[in-house]
Amino acid sequence: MNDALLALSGVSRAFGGLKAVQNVSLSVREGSLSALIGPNGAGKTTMFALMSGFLKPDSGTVRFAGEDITGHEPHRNALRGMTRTFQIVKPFAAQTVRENIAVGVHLHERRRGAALARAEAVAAQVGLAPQLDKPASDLTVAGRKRLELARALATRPRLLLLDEVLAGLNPQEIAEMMPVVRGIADSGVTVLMIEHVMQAVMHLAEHVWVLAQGQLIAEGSPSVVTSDDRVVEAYLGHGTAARLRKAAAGAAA
Ligand SMILES: Nc1ncnc2c1ncn2[C@@H]1O[C@H](COP(=O)(O)OP(=O)(O)OP(=O)(O)O)[C@@H](O)[C@H]1O
Repeated sequence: MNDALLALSGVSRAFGGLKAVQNVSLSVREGSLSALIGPNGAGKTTMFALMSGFLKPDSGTVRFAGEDITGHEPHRNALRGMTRTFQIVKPFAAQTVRENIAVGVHLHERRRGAALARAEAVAAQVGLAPQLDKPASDLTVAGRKRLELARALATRPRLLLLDEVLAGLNPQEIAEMMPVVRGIADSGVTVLMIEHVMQAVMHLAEHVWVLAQGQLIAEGSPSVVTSDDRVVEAYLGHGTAARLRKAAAGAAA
């Protein structure tokens, strides 16, 4: 892909004997909204950690905005414009929503007053404006997910890595959150999301990478990858694609 904001080349990482990520290369186009999917344990979160600097690759390179950032610390990458969210959301429970978001703003803004003011704009972007002065501990699961998004957005990312921001939400909350993610991308932030909610992947992502057992097994538009036999088999087991085709042919006969 041209105009790559993030580019991985031959990236691998093992934990002892477990090859969590094997020789992965991919390019995330600036301005895109894309997804990384795969069965549980495929290596998706490890990939995010390798991209953002929480883990160092055993081999391969990571480039961001044209610079080789392999092995750079997460804080340094955040300053350059790459921020990730975490699956397990851990806000400062006793602090208000406004103060929690201001923590993210402080990456680039030292003045407390200015940070708190900027937090308000970010809260509005994710639909948290009415909750600004509540303690974070008062938020529902969906509210905490929005707060995690807001704290990441507050760092003014060029690239936002979203790790399952829809996990744990009910169908209505998912439907309400999807336009928030779309809105972030429309505001010019490049977004790469790890997501198990296929409805969201199908509706939001223009490009999808599929990881299974640490290896990239498919990539393309959502409709292309979900009709790929290797992807069906990674999720549902070896031989499934053929069985499904046979069943469909039987049903049509
Ligand atoms: N710090 C670690 N030490 C040892 N093994 C790890 C570590 N982190 C991840 N793993 C292992 O690496 C593999 C990939 O894990 P990872 O969390 O990246 O998968 P995932 O695709 O994000 O899974 P899920 O969808 O369930 O979150 C798994 O087998 C996991 O147990």
